[in-house]
Amino acid sequence: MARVAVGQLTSTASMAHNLAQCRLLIKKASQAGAKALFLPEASDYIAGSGEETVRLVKPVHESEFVLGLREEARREKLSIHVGVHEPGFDTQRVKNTVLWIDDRGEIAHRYQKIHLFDVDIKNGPVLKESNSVERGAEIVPPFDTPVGKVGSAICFDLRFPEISLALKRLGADIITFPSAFTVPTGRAHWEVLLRARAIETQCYVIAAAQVGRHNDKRVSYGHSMIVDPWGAVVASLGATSEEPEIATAEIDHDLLRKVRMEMPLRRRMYVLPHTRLIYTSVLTSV
Ligand SMILES: O=C(O)CNC(=O)[C@H](CS)NC(=O)CCC(=O)C(=O)O
Repeated sequence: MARVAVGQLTSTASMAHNLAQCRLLIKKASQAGAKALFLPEASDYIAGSGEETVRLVKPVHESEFVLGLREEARREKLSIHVGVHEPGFDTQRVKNTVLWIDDRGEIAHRYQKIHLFDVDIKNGPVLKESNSVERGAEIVPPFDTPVGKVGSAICFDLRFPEISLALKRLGADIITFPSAFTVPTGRAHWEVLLRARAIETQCYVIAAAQVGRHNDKRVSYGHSMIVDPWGAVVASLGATSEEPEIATAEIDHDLLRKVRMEMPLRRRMYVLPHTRLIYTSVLTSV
């Protein structure tokens, strides 16, 4: 058993403000006995426009936000998984990444968001993330941590189950979706997608989310949660928060083994009677 925490906050365009909020979350996670804290997408800042997003970006070694989290991780002996922006290949765009900061304060792993949120929904959100964000191209193999093997995906990646299935095939115990979901899409899809990813991969799903009003244009859905490999929501937060909040859960490796043994989902054969062809699951080719 290893305890983990999800943290929920409202990031603004001020990195100093956001760092202060995250320091509070770190203190709470540490006091709750968590070994790792999972923070939302774009915890370092949420800007009012794509141009501002690009203007605010700093490399990790110059970012007071990342340097501050590294110092806290070392001091509290707590691992931190956190969504940030990093400079892109050119100056037009940034990377939307998630970092694993280990309990010595070192950046041990990073994943760059593959699926960018380009939507134009009538009476709903109109966002074109690819204007200011460079697309990632690699699924990062799950890495060992004190709480289990962690496979990272970010926010809109949640809607592309192939990533989660690939991470599961590569050995993940935990799949993460640090997010900043919009309110209308969150209300319609957030919980059902997270639970589906947990059920089909038989992994824990940890989804730390931005909540509330960031600026005059953006509001996030909140409802951070942890789902167990049977699909039960074992920790959750609400839609608003006066101050940054955490929720905790135990990662139970016996439960992971039990669920996977009782209902094996790997290497199944599919017989399509009308074609008389036998396909192995697409998952075996990942
Ligand atoms: O802009 C930043 O700095 C941080 N990034 C985000 O907030 C991203 C891109 S706009 N949000 C999402 O992907 C929401 C997905 C979503 O809401 C859905 O899939 O329904």
